Amino acid sequence: MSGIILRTENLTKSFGGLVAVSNVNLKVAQGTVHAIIGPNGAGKTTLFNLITGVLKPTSGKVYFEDRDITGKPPHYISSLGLTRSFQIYSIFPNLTVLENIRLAVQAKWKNVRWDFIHPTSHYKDVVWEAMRIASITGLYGKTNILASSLTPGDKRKLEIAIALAGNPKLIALDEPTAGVSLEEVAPIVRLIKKLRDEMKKTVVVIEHKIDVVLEVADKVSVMNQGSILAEGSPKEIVENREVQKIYLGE
Ligand SMILES: Nc1ncnc2c1ncn2[C@@H]1O[C@H](COP(=O)(O)OP(=O)(O)OP(=O)(O)O)[C@@H](O)[C@H]1O
Repeated sequence: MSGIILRTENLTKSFGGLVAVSNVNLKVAQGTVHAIIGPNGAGKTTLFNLITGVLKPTSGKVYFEDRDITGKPPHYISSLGLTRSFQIYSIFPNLTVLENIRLAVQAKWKNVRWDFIHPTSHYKDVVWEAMRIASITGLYGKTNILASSLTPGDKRKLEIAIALAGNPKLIALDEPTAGVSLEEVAPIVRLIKKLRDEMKKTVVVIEHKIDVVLEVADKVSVMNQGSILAEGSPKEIVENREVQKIYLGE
């Protein structure tokens, strides 16, 4: 049994009178893919925002590797090894795939100074690392393509590549297959498995496509109206009557 890398304790976020996340106690085991599912407005994105420091909770705690990260800013949380892929917004459309990944690597390598005295060797290391990440994410043959020209599936891979730049321990993916054509879903599923199986990352993923969840997740937490309604293996979740009710009605 793996250790717990991320956990929340009675995590709550209210927006005025609306409780978007209510007393959530989430436990994510190291080296697993943990899916968060639930109907629209269930609180999944708000939960992600609380975990990654984009929002401060109204009450409750977030622990990453037993360190209290509650209310800490995103750059600090990211520096500890918990990174989120920001949909599309993290991509510069008018730069190539390689330039996008290179900028992400450069931003993470704090010791790299971009001066005019030592540019060449540092530049080579950063480019080398960017090529390595492009290769891992299946973008090796597309490094010179402008990000704006990528297919939706490859854009998602580029988001994951950018998130990988700092060599995080845990990657939070918000709907990595959203807007992706059917043929492009399988390569993304393979990439998520590769992150876990080969790169030993922990992945927390918000995902609407239940077949993707069944294929990739070790554990599933189902949210409804701000709370966790059920947790278990994908098989347990699809067989759960309560879960069936919120998805299919009575
Ligand atoms: N900044 C905000 N201000 C006010 N209400 C908000 C804010 N962000 C989210 N909400 C509300 O909180 C609730 C949970 O929203 P959230 O986006 O977390 O749900 P979700 O499960 O991610 O939904 P979806 O699957 O549609 O993305 C919703 O009722 C939403 O309208």
